[in-house]
Amino acid sequence: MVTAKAWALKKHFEGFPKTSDFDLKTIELPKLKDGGKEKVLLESVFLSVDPYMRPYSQRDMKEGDIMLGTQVARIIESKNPAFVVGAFVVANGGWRTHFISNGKDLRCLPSSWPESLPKSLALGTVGMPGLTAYFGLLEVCKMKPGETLLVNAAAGAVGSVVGQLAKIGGCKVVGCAGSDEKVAYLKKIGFDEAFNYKTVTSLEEALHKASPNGYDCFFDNVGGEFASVAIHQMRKYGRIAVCGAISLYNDSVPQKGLYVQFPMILKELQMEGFIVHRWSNRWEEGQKALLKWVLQGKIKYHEQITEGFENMPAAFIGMLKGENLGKAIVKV
Ligand SMILES: NC(=O)C1=CN([C@@H]2O[C@H](COP(=O)(O)OP(=O)(O)OC[C@H]3O[C@@H](n4cnc5c(N)ncnc54)[C@H](OP(=O)(O)O)[C@@H]3O)[C@@H](O)[C@H]2O)C=CC1
Ligand SMILES: CCCCC/C=C\CC(=O)/C=C/C=C/C=C/[C@@H](O)CCCC(=O)O
Repeated sequence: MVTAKAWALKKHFEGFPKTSDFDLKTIELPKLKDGGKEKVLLESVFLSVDPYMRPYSQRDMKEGDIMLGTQVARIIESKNPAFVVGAFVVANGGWRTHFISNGKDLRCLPSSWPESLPKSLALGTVGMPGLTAYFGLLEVCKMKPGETLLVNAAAGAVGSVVGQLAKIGGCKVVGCAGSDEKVAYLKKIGFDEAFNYKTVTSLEEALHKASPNGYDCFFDNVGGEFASVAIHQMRKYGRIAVCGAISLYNDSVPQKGLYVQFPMILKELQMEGFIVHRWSNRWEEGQKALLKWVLQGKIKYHEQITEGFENMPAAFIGMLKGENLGKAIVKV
């Protein structure tokens, strides 16, 4: 008999999540032999904390449910010939140390994954966030060599890959992040210009200084006030990929913003929201490309690793507050 630990949503978040909104539970898992032929027992090794968990928990969960989320997990028992004991997969098991799956929602790591590469990257640079950067840039921004791209939350899981992919694609890249340490990191990994949006006296001026001729592409992870300012610095026929709006996720009362119509019309902009799952049928292609660039050293990565499953809520809250450099991960 295996006893799993799991984090439940005790109380729907009001404003910023608090540790008291979560409940740590223990769950006795049934024996695999009682569960049918294709069952697999898994043990989480790395868990992901992501911004989407904040709005999606509000939309999709009820109080008492186990927090939604993904992990890199090891198969520790298997009745399923497709999954051998000892193999590592990306799973949709929620915030749990152990769980049982029928194998349908498990994704094996690419067979070319080298032993030397941390498997946690399958939740970050070579996982869902990296793929968000890849498809958002190629399919939504449609970036071209010689263009100038702006990305915010630039030192995070998605943003850091966006900037580096845009450099690989021959663009000039400007990134904004919320600390001087993050700005230094962006310069180290090849961003042409970077600034701390929290300390500049005027965001408008800082954006203008970083690229006096404006921006062809804007990969927006933040939304709200930032996006309202940035849209006015787009160039004619610019493209805006609306990837996320983290500046709005913790609002109890919806913010009122500026209207976008004038710059949209006058500059003939394209603005398109997207969810990475639109390209689910091409994830293998994206993952293969990202893995190749990581192994060639063309994409650098950083992970903010929090030790201990008991610290899941703290890691999640810390990420929403901007405490992470690169991908926020919890190591069990
Ligand atoms: N559309 C899609 O399919 C997907 C969308 N996303 C979205 O991409 C964005 C980035 O996600 P991800 O890379 O995983 O997360 P990050 O690793 O970038 O972590 C979140 C970061 O957001 C920044 N942030 C938090 N609050 C604010 C604020 N009020 N204003 C500006 N920045 C803020 C912080 O960085 P800083 O210190 O710089 O403020 C923080 O580190 C999110 O909006 C997310 O929802 C992610 C995956 C898929
Ligand atoms: C309800 C309002 C929503 C506003 C926009 C919020 C968030 C955008 C965003 O961040 C979306 C992310 C979606 C991620 C989904 C991930 C999972 O399906 C896990 C997949 C992981 C994997 O298989 O590797």
